[in-house]
Amino acid sequence: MATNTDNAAAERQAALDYHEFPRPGKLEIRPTKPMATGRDLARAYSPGVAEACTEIAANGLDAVRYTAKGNLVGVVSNGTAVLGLGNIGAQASKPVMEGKAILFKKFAGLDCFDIEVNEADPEALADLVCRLEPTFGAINLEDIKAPDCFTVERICRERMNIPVFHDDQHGTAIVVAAAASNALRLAGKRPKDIRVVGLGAGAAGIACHTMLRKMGVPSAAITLFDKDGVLHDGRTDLCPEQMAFASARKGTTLAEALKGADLFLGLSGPGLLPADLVRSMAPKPIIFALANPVPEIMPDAAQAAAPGAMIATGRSDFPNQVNNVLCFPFIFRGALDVAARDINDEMKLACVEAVAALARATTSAEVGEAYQGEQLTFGPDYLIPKPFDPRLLPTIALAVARAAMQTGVAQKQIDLDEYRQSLEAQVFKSSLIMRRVFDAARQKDARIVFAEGEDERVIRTAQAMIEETGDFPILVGRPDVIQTRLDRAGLKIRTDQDFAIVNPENDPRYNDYWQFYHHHLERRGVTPDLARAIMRTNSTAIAAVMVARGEADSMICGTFGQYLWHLKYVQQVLATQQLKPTAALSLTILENGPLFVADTHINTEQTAETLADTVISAARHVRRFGIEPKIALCSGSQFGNRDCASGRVMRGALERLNIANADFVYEGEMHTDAALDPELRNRLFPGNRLTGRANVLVYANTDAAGAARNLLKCEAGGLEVGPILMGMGNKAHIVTPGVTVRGLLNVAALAGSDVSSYG
Ligand SMILES: NC(=O)C1=CN([C@@H]2O[C@H](COP(=O)(O)OP(=O)(O)OC[C@H]3O[C@@H](n4cnc5c(N)ncnc54)[C@H](OP(=O)(O)O)[C@@H]3O)[C@@H](O)[C@H]2O)C=CC1
Ligand SMILES: CC(=O)C(=O)O
Ligand SMILES: [Mg+2]
Repeated sequence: MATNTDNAAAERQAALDYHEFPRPGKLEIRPTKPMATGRDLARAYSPGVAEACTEIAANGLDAVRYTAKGNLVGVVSNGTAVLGLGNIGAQASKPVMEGKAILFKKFAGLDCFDIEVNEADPEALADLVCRLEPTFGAINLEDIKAPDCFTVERICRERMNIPVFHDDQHGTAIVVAAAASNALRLAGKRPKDIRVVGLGAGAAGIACHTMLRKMGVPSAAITLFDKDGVLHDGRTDLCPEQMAFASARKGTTLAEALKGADLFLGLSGPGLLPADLVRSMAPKPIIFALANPVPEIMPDAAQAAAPGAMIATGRSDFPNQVNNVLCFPFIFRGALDVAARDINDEMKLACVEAVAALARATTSAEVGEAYQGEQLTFGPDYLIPKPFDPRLLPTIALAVARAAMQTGVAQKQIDLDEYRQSLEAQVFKSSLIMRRVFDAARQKDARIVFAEGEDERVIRTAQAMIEETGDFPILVGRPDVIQTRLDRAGLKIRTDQDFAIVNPENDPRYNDYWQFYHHHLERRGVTPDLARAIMRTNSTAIAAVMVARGEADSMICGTFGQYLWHLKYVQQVLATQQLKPTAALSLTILENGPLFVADTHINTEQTAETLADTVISAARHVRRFGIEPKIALCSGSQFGNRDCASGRVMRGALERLNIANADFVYEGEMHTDAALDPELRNRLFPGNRLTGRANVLVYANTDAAGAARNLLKCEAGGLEVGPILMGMGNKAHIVTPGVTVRGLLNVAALAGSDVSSYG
């Protein structure tokens, strides 16, 4: 069994590897316009670029029209208070700022430059930031120590005409306020009746306590500490913002203050709250230990000291992650979309209420309907939403944009209904769509057998799967080979405890397996000798037998070899009257949103009947991702203009779907460009039933579908999920040799989620 020290060392190395490989850092810059021809060059740069410059020179607001400014945030730090690591300098803060940049992008589609500045003087730093206004739509100040951060933010807000938001202050305060109001609601306490003790009176601490006061906590009920002890009015080292909290008696100790206190708010440093002090707090206290990366007290220690406590940390590996990531991507999104000049108090309060209400709104009924697989319901372990909650973007950005328009800081008025719809659509443009599947996988303890258990990608997937879905991997392979590869990869999972092995060369179940296989196939030419040989050598057949015998819930194979070879054994062992492979569906997650392609592998040449079945299965599977299918039947023929084989098959399938009254949108036959380009399609056939871009492309043979899939995967920078084997009740999936660990993990998550929602 791996020790805690081993695990910590492996985790540390994994974090460093994440930053170093395959290329250093977490970001790159990509062009959004073509740059392929001399004409592109002439437009993008001299002479064409001058036209855009001239327009902006004449009208400054045109900068958001002709440049990326309107979607660009500057994350600025001088590295003086980096997480809880202290003043480690601007350069060492760069990983945090790059991290924020990718969160802005992934969660809210905002572009971001991280700017680390060697400037300790707050006024000089503010001056520098102000001079960056031409570049950015908004500024996120980050990890600048108190009290300097107050000066920098004040000067920037006064002088700049774009939103400036110090996230450690206001982002943290918003999330703390949301979590605290929900915790108080559960505890049946009112803000005006509670007593609060704060450790850390820096940027985050002062902003959070200011927000608690706005919620109704009396000033006198807040006792605040920093490194030099309690804040009291005899201290001469405090800035005005800290002085506003200096109401305690000189000499008050943390132990004295905590006696009977209802809420502890830690925004200081690691391990600073001793467990014995927690024991003296009011019954079932609220403990927010938010120092990063190590909290003031670990949740298990706090829970042991005060059973029934409601506990939050800033980390993602415990319940209740109170972290400003729940706020900053979305508040900036809302502010930029209405070209707000500022992020004012009303926008911040709208954000508090939106975050808090999201956690409260998650009732069991809604879980089943809209957030399949989510078991999180409002309670002590779910005070605030999770960062990957797809509702955050539409809900918070909308609330912020509305508040900006209502309070007159918005320079642009927008239709809020249309805005909500566009935000919802954005969520599904990213790999966040897989989150839903992972959440569903986490609800079910599935055993998944990997036929090629010796493959290093599979071994790495097993480790990732244990961490991400909690499912149990079974690897078919030789134990010594698997162990050597585990060691080589530095992975710590252990046989029997974390995963199981089936050794084809020597397994006690061998007799049971070959006899099962023989009985199952004795009338299809499989003799006992052949069954013995197959159960010794064919890992796909072994995995299928395990699923058939109920020893595994699902199997994954195909990391090498031919798809149809694997399919033969899957089908032989697992197909029944009800279960038969209908088609293979590939999902590629692209910049423009998800795109599904079928049938990439099963029906080499479709008939009208198999094609109609493929379309119906595809629609069912696409809905499982929370996406409404818009299916295009793609052919060389277009709305009956060519009498070719694929056109005839498509038209036949269309007729069958019409007769079956299919409850989803489908149309055909058409070229692939017409499927993806609504304008072109509407010119060709104005009465067609599709609206917008089709999200499922179905072809008449596997050559065409396979080619479309491979082009998307290789040339369009898409992340593939699948292929998903449809029709087999989620009992088997066959990947292809190019699969990556991330791809395998995605398929494992699909395989490990509830079969009843999957056919
Ligand atoms: N979960 C979240 O979303 C967020 C968490 N944080 C965390 O909060 C902490 C503070 O960040 P920030 O406010 O930006 O930093 P600052 O440097 O502005 O403030 C740090 C505060 O903690 C106090 N402090 C440090 N060590 C001790 C100690 N041993 N005993 C008592 N007080 C101490 C400092 O006191 P003094 O002034 O005397 O040095 C200061 O008041 C960090 O750990 C950070 O990671 C911050 C933002 C968001
Ligand atoms: C989360 C964050 O901003 C911090 O710890 O500084
Ligand atoms: Mg920070």
